[in-house]
Formats: sequence, C-alpha cells, structure tokens
Amino acid sequence: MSDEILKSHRDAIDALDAQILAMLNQRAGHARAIGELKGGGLVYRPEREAQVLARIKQLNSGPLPDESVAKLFREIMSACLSIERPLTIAYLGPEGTFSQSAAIKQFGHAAVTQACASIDEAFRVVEAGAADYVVAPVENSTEGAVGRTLDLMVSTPLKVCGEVELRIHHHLLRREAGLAGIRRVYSHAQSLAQCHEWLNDNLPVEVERVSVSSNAEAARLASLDAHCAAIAGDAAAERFGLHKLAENIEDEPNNTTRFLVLGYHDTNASGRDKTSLVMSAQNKPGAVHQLLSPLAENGVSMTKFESRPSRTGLWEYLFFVDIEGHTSEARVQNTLEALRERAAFVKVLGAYPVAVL
Ligand SMILES: C=C(O[C@@H]1C=C(C(=O)O)C=C[C@H]1O)C(=O)O
Repeated sequence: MSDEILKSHRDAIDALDAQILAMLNQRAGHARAIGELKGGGLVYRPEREAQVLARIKQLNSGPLPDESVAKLFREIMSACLSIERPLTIAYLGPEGTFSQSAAIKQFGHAAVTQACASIDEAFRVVEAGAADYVVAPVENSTEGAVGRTLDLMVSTPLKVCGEVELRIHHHLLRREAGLAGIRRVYSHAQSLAQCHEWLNDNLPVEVERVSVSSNAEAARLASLDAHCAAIAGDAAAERFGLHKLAENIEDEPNNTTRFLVLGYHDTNASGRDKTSLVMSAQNKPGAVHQLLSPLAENGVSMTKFESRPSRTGLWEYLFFVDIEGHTSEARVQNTLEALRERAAFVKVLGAYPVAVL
C-alpha cells in the first residue's frame, strides 16, 4: 500500500469523524431538550430504545455487522440519556460479574453500576429509591431458573421493564501464563458445573475444584495466589488483570443467561413486547391445563412456563408465565381477565420490549 493512498483514507476518516462528532452532539442536544420536556419525570424509555435499536439494525447495509452498529448505538443512547440524568443500576456484585455485564449491555457504559451483596439487596436498593433499576438473573439455558429472583418478583412493587440475554463464556484465568503448577480452581458452583467436562479433560485429577460465591470472587482469589486459577468471564479477567489460559471452556456452546430489568414504572408498547405473569393454581387434576386455556383461546403464545413451590402452603404451586404481547393489547387484556377468573392469584410482573441486542 502506498503512503499516499493510506494518507487519503486517513484524511477521509478524519473528516468523517468530525462530522460524526458534530452529529452526535446534535443528537445529544435533542435528548437534552426531550429531558427538559420530561420535566424531571421518567427519563429512561426502554420501548423507545428498543425501537431505535431495531430500526438501526434494519437500516444497516454494512459492511459493519448489524450487531456492531446496534452496540455503537446502545452506547450513543447511553451517553445521551446520561445528560438528561445519569441512571444507577443495582446488580449482584462484586464488580466483574455477569450481572454487571448484563447491566452494561442494557444501559451502556454511561450508567453507574452499583454492586450489591445479594439479589435481595439489589431489589431492596431500588425499592428504597437508592438506585433506579435492578438487573437480576432469571434463568440459564443449562442450569435452569434462578429461584431467588422468581421469589422476589412475587412480592416486589417493582415492574419488569426489560430483558437482557447474555451469552455466557467462561475462561480459565490465572496470574501466571501457563497451566503448570495449578493446585486449585475457584468458581461459582454453576460455572464449575458448566465447565465440568473441560476440567475433566484438561486438568489433572488432583487439581481441587472449590466453589465460591461468584465468578468475580473466584477471579479475585486467583489474583492473590500463583497456584490458583479461576473460571470466570471477560469482565472478571479484565478487572483482576488475569491471563486467559483457555477461552470459552463451557461444555454447552449456547450457554445463555436471561436477566430481567425492574424499576418503579410501567413501560409503553414498543411493537414487539412480552408480558410476564405469576399465578397460582389449585392442586387438583387438570388445574394447570384449565388455567392456561385462555391463552390459546385468545391466540396468545407462551414463551416461558416455570413452576415453583409457593411459600404459603404445602403442595401449592406458583407458575411464572411469559406471553407474547403487551398489556395495552386487547388479546392480552382478554387473556388476563380470563386468567383472573380462574386463578386464585394473578400478578402482572410487567410488560416490556423483547430483547433487541
Ligand atoms: C431521548 C430520549 O430519552 C432516552 C434516550 C434515548 C435516545 O438516546 O435515543 C431514547 C430513550 C430514552 O431512554 C427519549 O425519550 O426519546
């Protein structure tokens, strides 16, 4: 490549960067004006953000992939929103957990993330008004439901206003560069289970597997001891400055965790929405079938069904159900009405846009 051609491309990039910068600030000016119209009220509008991202993906003609442009616009909206008012997002800490990555995936890097010691605390902080939203894990594709989050959703006054899907990649991390001399591997029990076969195949049997409270905690412990390694994700590797000895060591390649975002408000329809409900059924034959028949009658699809023992009575079950559509749609309203007639208890946990990223 000749120096002159290289220079002409770099000059073109410099000129475009100046234009992009001016346009970004114009965009921020509109966001600020919208912020003033909101008059100190609700600034975060998940339905609008979902529409912006979906439109960008649709408009994109490359060569940048849809995912890359959507991620860039995620950050642009995050920066624009933060000049209206910066948001604080509570998550299950410490720093470097997948919950923190999910919070950043949904709100971008301009949001302030606040690490909490437990999922309970993350809910409480938002319920008390000390943070704006909580991002909590609700299910993993290999390990199933996160029971504590489901339990907390039954009684919280907070509403679900979004969902985040995060591909979970685990790496073997260590302070030193090679595999030799590892005596112990730390990780959360779920992650040890998700990498069980890789560990069997790649580490000597005498290497001890120790479960700890989170992957970020595992990475912290490994950063303190040359004979220890950790299984954790990219964020924890970066946070504790560890080498990645082996990447993507999860046994199940599509390992994904779904998180829910909860805050103190309802969300308008975006055009592609889900509604999450919890309800109880009596413990008698056919009760669940009878309970769910209004869905089919109203042409509403169910995207999730999870049962969990209720804490109020022996052998009573709660059913966590996600349906397609928004509570402002007639078919969803009719379904809810019929469900309320049949179930002893129905709570709408929230209606929110389907994850775009
Ligand atoms: C600008 C707005 O406020 C926020 C920022 C958005 C953006 O940058 O596009 C979109 C939705 C809101 O979360 C808005 O409500 O339109």
